[in-house]
Amino acid sequence: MPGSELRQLQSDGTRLPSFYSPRPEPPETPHNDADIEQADFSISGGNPASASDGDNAEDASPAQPATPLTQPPPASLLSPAFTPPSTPGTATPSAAGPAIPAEPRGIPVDSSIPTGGCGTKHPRLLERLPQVECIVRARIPTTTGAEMFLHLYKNDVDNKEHLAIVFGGNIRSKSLDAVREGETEMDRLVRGAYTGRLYPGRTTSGFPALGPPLVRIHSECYTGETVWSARCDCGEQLDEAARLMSLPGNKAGGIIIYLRQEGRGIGLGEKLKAYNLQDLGSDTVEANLLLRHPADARSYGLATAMLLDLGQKEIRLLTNNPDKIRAVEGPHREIVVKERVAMVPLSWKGKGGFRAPEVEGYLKTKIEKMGHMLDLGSLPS
Ligand SMILES: Nc1nc2c(ncn2[C@@H]2O[C@H](COP(=O)(O)OP(=O)(O)OP(=O)(O)O)[C@@H](O)[C@H]2O)c(=O)[nH]1
Repeated sequence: MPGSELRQLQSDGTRLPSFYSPRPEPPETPHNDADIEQADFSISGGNPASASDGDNAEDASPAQPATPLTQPPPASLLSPAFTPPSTPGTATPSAAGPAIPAEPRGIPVDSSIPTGGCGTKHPRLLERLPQVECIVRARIPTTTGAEMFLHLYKNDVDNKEHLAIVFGGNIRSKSLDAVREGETEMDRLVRGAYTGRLYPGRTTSGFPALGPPLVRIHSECYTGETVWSARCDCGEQLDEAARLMSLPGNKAGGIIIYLRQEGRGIGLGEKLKAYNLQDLGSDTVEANLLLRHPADARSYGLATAMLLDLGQKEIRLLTNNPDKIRAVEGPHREIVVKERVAMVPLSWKGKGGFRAPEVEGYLKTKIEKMGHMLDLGSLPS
């Protein structure tokens, strides 16, 4: 199916497979601060594939930059050697171009001070960061029309295949790109260690620094992401993170670090036991404790190491979880979270989503017992 037809189909929400997370409704006029965030989050009507600019467009996307081929590059990009003296120093301001949708609003974070916006808890951090290596990367066109590059990692602390889902072609893995002894050009192509090509509108020879990317550190949730569970909002969060990272205004790209720590690190079997305890009346924290697990058994050292491998030292983190902010920064603040972008459930914002007593209990426990930075007051009655 041609991309335009697919996107047309995608914009018609009624024709999406029923088990996909509900797409947000068209944007509404913001009314208050919380709504500003909604408004910024709601620009999904645009062509998500157009987010594939920069080197992403080079790599594989058929989408071309909006600049027509006949149009010269902007004056400021021309070397003086090629610029006639009569060329005005400042170009005539062009008419306002097409409105670029704003990126989601972030809240500044400084974890080095107690009032820095990430709670008061101090999660235990690993003393050293794990070693990680990206084994293979491949382009994945998605059902929304956006495109991402899936990076598969191995590491020296477990045997799991942790993943980085990368939006935007200027984010590269150092370990993937490193030349391996004896490999052929075909070997490099097959493991995805290729770079892009020139395209109209490209202005830099290397990969331009476009600011901190949007990052989501996501823990595997088979129930919420694959079998449509309404006990948690994990599937919705994964979809929403991908949507935000694909917005045309999100020039800095995005990374979802997908960690295989199912059930907050206790594994699927134990999580299912916890669900049975929840049906018997426990909340999510009590259920874990009754099974003799910590409330949260996860760690984030792998995420830190993978982000460093992907060349990131400063990020904007999509989360409500204060532990994640401190933990991803690493034992020596190898990474700095510059901003936190809240993940407000879509149904709380009146933007679709779903409601169920189970997910509401899950979110309430996160807020009341785990210090999540969500306002329970905005839960619709
Ligand atoms: N043990 C346990 N794990 C759960 C339960 N519900 C969801 N999970 C797991 O919780 C994890 C989801 O956490 P994340 O999506 O990273 O969210 P978070 O750390 O709570 O914080 P945010 O970044 O704000 O979303 C996944 O591994 C799920 O499998 C539950 O009831 N019990």
